Amino acid sequence: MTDSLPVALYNAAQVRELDARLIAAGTPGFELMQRAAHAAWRALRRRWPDEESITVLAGRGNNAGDGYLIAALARRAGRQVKVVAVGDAQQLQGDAALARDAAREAGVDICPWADDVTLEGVLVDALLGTGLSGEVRDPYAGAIERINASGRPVLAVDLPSGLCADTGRALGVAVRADLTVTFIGLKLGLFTAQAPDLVGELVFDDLQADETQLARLQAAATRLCPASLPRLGPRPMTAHKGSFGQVLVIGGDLGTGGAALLSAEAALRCGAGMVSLATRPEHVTAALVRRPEIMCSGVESTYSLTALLARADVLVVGPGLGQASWGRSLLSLAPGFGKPQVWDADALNLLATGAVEVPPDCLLTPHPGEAARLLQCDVAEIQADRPGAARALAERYRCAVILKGAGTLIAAPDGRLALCDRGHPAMASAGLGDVLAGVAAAFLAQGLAPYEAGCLAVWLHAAAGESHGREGRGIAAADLITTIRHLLEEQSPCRM
Ligand SMILES: NC(=O)C1=CN([C@@H]2O[C@H](COP(=O)(O)OP(=O)(O)OC[C@H]3O[C@@H](n4cnc5c(N)ncnc54)[C@H](O)[C@@H]3O)[C@@H](O)[C@H]2O)[C@H](O)CC1
Ligand SMILES: [K+]
Repeated sequence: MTDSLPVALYNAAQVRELDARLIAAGTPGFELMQRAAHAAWRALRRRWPDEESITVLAGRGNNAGDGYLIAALARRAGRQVKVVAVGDAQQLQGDAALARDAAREAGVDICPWADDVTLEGVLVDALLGTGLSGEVRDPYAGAIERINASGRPVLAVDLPSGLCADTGRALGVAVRADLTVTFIGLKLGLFTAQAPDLVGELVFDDLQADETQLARLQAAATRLCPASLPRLGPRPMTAHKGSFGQVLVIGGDLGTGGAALLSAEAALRCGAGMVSLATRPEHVTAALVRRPEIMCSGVESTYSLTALLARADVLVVGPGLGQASWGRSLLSLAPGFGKPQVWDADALNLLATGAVEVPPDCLLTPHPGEAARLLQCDVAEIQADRPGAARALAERYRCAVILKGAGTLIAAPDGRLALCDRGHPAMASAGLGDVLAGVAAAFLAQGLAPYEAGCLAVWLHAAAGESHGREGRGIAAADLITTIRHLLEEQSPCRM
């Protein structure tokens, strides 16, 4: 559970700027390094209280400096400590050189890296931190591979070495840590792309950084948590179903009718005043049996859709829509709708083909594959820089964008970026994207703007999925909707 972590997320350049500002404001860099080492040493003792020996793998920058000071603290506490210097320890400069000398004075054994060096006890990864640039080069790459193959518990200092602080991508190889202790400012790359598989338990220490120094820096992104989430206002007693908008869901071609129904059900359960569903006539009976509250219409052409659109306040188009002529023709009416809308699934795939234009200020909900099609690139490029991809989509389509996947991101055309660090691998299952689209539409219908609706929907959806995933159950979409509803009530109670 990471709800106690700060909300502001920074990139590497910003954290380096924070370091520089703290130093310029009178806190020596070596003092910051000592505080970092104490924070890491506390976390190590808490996590592995009985491990007698510690092996620090140190590079040549200030990340290494942290490692040398951790070694000195451990040695003074009576542990068996060894520093393996990857890269010539004599080449250390500045604070890192002072840290190396402090380790020597504490009686720490410093030995050079060799392919057959023995790695004992808890491994402390002090190879690379925010100074990483480009793919990891040898001998660091070899050292990282040895760490990952060792089967030993690993504490990563500031970042798992090889992990890009800005994007969460492993640059060639990266350390898989059991525990990462990060300092001064949370890095965006600790939460997205490959990071969830590399960071392990995350501990943050601000190194007593001056709040005003932190506040002056525009964070790269906002971490979604109960404290930072948008809220729906309480409902007046005089409320009626018209007060909370009518959502129209368009989708569900033959064979994928359930997708549109799940979106409609999610919109209904998350507070839309009324929900109508435009789908294939073949699906109407089943929809009415399952959810009689949903006004379900069978539509064969755009003609029968016009009246439904006129009555709707919010549109969700795409779940189970397909890309055949039926789906294409229904989608063709969306650009003229003129009110808030969510474009999901096949609406995005048709958008990517140029078959239709999306109006500004919609909410797009691509997974990485759909994002790649929308940006005409490979999925690998999307995952290589998820924050950049989310921003590029928002800018290109002038819409709010939910870029789904581990560490889901929400981007606004005005540059705002939010990250959701909740979720679970079990969420990679059918129907959950349809639910997310419906939940977001419900919040549009209750007055949230696209970016805010996306943030609230993503966090509730991920927190609900996490709770189901942790219980080891496969996640049934309908169960997820119920849990989302309960979390919503906690987050934005209907009545104060
Ligand atoms: N006062 C402070 O700045 C504090 C910093 N903290 C720690 O310092 C690191 C950032 O240190 P920095 O010296 O800027 O960089 P690194 O130690 O991360 O690495 C630089 C080191 O690595 C080599 N290198 C860079 N890229 C590659 C690559 N692709 N392959 C191989 N080698 C590479 C480069 O040549 C340098 O030698 C920060 O993360 C904190 O851990 C303190 O914690 C707080 C005070
Ligand atoms: K590291």
